[in-house]
Amino acid sequence: MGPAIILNDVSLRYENNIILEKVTARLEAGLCHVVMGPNGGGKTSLLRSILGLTPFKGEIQFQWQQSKGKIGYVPQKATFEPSLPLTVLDFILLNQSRSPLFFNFNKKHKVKALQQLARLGMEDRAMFRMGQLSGGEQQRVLFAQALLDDPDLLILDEPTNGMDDQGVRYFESLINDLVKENKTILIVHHDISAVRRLQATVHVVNGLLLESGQAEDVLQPSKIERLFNHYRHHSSQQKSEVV
Ligand SMILES: Nc1ncnc2c1ncn2[C@@H]1O[C@H](COP(=O)(O)OP(=O)(O)OP(=O)(O)O)[C@@H](O)[C@H]1O
Repeated sequence: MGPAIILNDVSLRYENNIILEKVTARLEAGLCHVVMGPNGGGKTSLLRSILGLTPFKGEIQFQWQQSKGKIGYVPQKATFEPSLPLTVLDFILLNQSRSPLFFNFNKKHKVKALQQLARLGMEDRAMFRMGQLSGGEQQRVLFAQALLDDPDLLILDEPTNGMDDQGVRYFESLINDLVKENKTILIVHHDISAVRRLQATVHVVNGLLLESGQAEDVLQPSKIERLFNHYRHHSSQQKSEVV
């Protein structure tokens, strides 16, 4: 079972630029949560804060249901040099290098890696070099790699960027399966129709947390313009209040 994530007055700024202001939310365990909002609204910064990759002010807690579980993360962009002699399978197995079994026996890992690639329709690309894949195919491989350790919490930053319809279908069906397994999923996503299909809890962020709720409530046509074109105003007084 994935954890609940509790955000308490989370604020973040880069030098004088206020990115997040006093974001307070409870992301319930075992659900799919989607962070949406305009470009530059602080979505990636929020994910990076949750992952402990960016310093912030305030508190972020994971409430695991039993013992602390595993976290998988797929960042927004990855570029692979076409000449890099790293196959898709090598890349997936890099994840396993932390394991003491790595040098001992890797057939089991290979089988597992191929199974994850198959979940994304990418098993026939296993021996391609990473740099030979299209952007959407690379995204699919990154997702397969994140699944390899069977994470309880999966954090994905714009995972369907550049994916074709087939890739998106694999992705959406996998997310549904993972939610059925009570994993907690946290996704930054831009595509309103795709998010409606995910049946997620949506959190709209533009510096502030503007709204949280079920996709069908938050993404009503009458609300979308207000939420996504929300004017972002930071007075000098507000600046002095954070971080
Ligand atoms: N390391 C950094 N140093 C300085 N400014 C940064 C840094 N990282 C992000 N920013 C700025 O913080 C703001 C929020 O960035 P962030 O990537 O969190 O937004 P986002 O909502 O994910 O945007 P997008 O939808 O475009 O991906 C942007 O204006 C960005 O330029």
